[in-house]
Amino acid sequence: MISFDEASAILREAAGPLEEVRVAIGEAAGLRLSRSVEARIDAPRFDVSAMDGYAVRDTDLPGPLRIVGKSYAGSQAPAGISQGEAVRIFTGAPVPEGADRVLVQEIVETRGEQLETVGEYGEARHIRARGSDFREGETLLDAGTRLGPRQLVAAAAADCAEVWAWRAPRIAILATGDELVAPGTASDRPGALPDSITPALAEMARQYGATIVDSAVAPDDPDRIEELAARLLDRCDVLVTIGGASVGERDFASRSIEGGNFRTLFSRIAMRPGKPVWCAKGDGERFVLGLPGNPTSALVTARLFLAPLVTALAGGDYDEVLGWRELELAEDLPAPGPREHFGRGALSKGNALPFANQQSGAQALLAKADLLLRQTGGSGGLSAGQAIQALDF
Ligand SMILES: Nc1nc2c(c(=O)[nH]1)N[C@H]1C(S)=C(S)[C@@H](COP(=O)(O)OP(=O)(O)OC[C@H]3O[C@@H](n4cnc5c(N)ncnc54)[C@H](O)[C@@H]3O)O[C@H]1N2
Ligand code: MOO
Repeated sequence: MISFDEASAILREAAGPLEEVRVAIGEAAGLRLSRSVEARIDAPRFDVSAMDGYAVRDTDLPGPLRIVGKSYAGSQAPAGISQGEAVRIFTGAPVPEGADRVLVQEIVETRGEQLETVGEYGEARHIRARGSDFREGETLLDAGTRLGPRQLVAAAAADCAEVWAWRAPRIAILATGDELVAPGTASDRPGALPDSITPALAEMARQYGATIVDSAVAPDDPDRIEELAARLLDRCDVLVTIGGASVGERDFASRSIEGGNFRTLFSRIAMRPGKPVWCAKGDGERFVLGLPGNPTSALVTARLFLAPLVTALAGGDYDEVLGWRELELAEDLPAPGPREHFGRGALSKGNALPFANQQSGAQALLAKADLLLRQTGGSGGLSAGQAIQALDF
């Protein structure tokens, strides 16, 4: 068995970004930029008003002034103003030449073309200068940036119809086990078990930048597993299998898929949970990641291997999603045993609270497990107040 760090190093080395694609901005959410985004225009494009009111010359105040025109957002720049003149102006509208202040409409009174100030106008000039947000040619987003809602604002404001990005990895999920049925159909079938892992893996993969193309449940029949795996592999970059990873008589998944054009990267790791996890790489950047069937084992190994694999294929840094940090233990933690332990716990008042139940088949408790808590295999127990390596789960 190899260590978790050795397995991670192998997968990190094997996984790089997929192809670069040109994507319409409306389709680019969640992708990572393969090239930076440069502004094609200034923002603002000219000096604009930050308020609804009147554009004036500061030296003419307090007035009275004569209103000589109007300026709306999207309209052509109005004619310039001279001494004693003002222009009715709205937020985002171009400021006329000569004006250097906007009076908010709340502090003026108008009668026909006549304007008088009736309140304090203070320090703020309420003018956003041309290019004060960004300049044409300026880099607004660096290559590698993932496009979330805030980054999409910058990309669209740069006046880009399309961006260059790394293609999202396509993931397919194959759960294996005669006992598995769709959630909602187990209660009246003796021995049946809801497939509780597929929806969770799909969501996790999505969160890290993947597209889910398909999923299937296979019985413990090697021919069926092989057939379904081949069908799914035709359409995806990463096939994630669930179950059938250990040594049980019916644990066919690993044996069915490992042949063919796939080369095993690792199989069996000295970690708990997750000992049976395995990974193979095929031609053309295709991966099969075999996760154990115990639900907690599956989710822990997905967080530790699938999340960074998806991130790396999507153009990110493999280690970026493995941000271990030191937390203080809220309670004592027993010794982990010989394998490296990735225990579950919750964040409690800024500290790590380890769970007493560390069964790898647990499902209910996963809903409360914010943290993975890492202990080196063979190390001793830890006391409340001592430091522990923690990862957001
Ligand atoms: N003799 C040994 N037995 C086991 C070993 C071992 O080394 N020697 N390893 C144990 C470890 S560690 C794990 S983890 C489990 C995982 O084994 P498999 O990956 O082969 O998983 P299965 O046997 O198919 O299933 C285990 C368990 O999980 C349930 N399961 C499976 N898929 C799902 C799903 N999609 N949704 C919900 N539950 C699922 C399945 O019904 C079983 O109860 O093996 C140990 N055994
Ligand atoms: O390693 Mo298994 O994943 O403990 O339960």
